[in-house]
Amino acid sequence: MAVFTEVGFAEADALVQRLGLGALQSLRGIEGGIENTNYFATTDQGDYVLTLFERLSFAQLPYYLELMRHLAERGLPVPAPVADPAALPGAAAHPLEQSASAPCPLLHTVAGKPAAVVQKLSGRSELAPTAAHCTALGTLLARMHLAGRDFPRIQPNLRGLPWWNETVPVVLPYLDAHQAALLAGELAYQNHLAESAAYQALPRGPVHADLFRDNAMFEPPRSEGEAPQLTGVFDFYFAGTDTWLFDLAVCLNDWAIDLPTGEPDAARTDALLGAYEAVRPLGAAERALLPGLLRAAALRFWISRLWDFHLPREASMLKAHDPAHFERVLRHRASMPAPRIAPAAPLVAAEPAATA
Ligand SMILES: Nc1ncnc2c1ncn2[C@@H]1O[C@H](COP(=O)(O)OP(=O)(O)O)[C@@H](O)[C@H]1O
Ligand SMILES: N[C@@H](CCOP(=O)(O)O)C(=O)O
Repeated sequence: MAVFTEVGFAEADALVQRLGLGALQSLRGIEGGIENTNYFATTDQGDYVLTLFERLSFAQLPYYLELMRHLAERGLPVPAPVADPAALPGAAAHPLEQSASAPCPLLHTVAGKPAAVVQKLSGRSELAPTAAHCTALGTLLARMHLAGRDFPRIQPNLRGLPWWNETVPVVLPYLDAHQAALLAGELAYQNHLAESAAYQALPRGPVHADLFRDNAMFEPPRSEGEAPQLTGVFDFYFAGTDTWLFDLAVCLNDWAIDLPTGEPDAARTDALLGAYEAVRPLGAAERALLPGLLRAAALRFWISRLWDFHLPREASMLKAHDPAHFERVLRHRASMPAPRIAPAAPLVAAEPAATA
């Protein structure tokens, strides 16, 4: 769990009352997560999650909170952030109709930090998913991609290629020569891939970008033979505008990987991919670039885990994730045949030489 900032009962109570959620009955720091401070807040009206954002700014947060609201409004099982009625502008019917610079009613302040309150999902995370769980996740992921097409805000994935280029030199000194060669070589490959015309033409939109098995909740099947019920997905705070294929690769690298070895699991891969494609079939270019994006997704989490592990932040409850896992996943992914990458066409055709 992570609690980086302690929240007093009285301050949390004042917030939930202001949001019209009733009186606070209990406030409990959550074990799980590594990025933000999270509490379960139970009021006389229901169960909620209070998140204090430790790195994201007031300016960056409306993208994530409004994305969650957008998806929830389209019937996806995503917890809707609770708006402050006092911050809702009288005339504007909907926060998405406000200008990007208007205050966001879904964003609050607690202990001086940006904060949000979302509904608590029922169920629990399935940390040993079967093909049936992967099927449910694949279907939901494709539906989320399609439902995000009309989301009006654009914000880059803040843990994308520029962040990898910035962070790799910071973590390299902690690695042995063998690891450093893998990390630097993969980063060079990903820079090359990102410059290609095929990569630049990939379909994109708002993506979750961290939809691991611990960011989804399931209820067990009600009867034998029934599929597990995916009750929702949460933790959109690494989301951003990026390729749908990267999001799919992040999911495959967690849901369809054997944790002890880092090897892909064929049955779970087929289930996740098959369910995704039943809703949104991949294009030919996406199919060709999937191996490269699986490497990208492994690299992304190897870098962030190295960074969190070797440069930890102060927290009263924090359990860093194991970086070696994604080193193993990357080695497996990089041992597969790599896609051929054609360089990007110049954006502007060269001017013909002037004639005298
Ligand atoms: N909406 C929610 N419903 C139920 N549990 C949640 C919800 N949001 C967070 N949690 C719980 O809090 C834990 C940490 O949340 P998470 O968003 O992963 O943290 P972080 O922001 O640090 O990544 C989760 O593992 C889960 O148990
Ligand atoms: N899913 C990432 C890091 C973010 O973890 P979370 O528990 O805060 O969602 C990883 O496993 O490295």
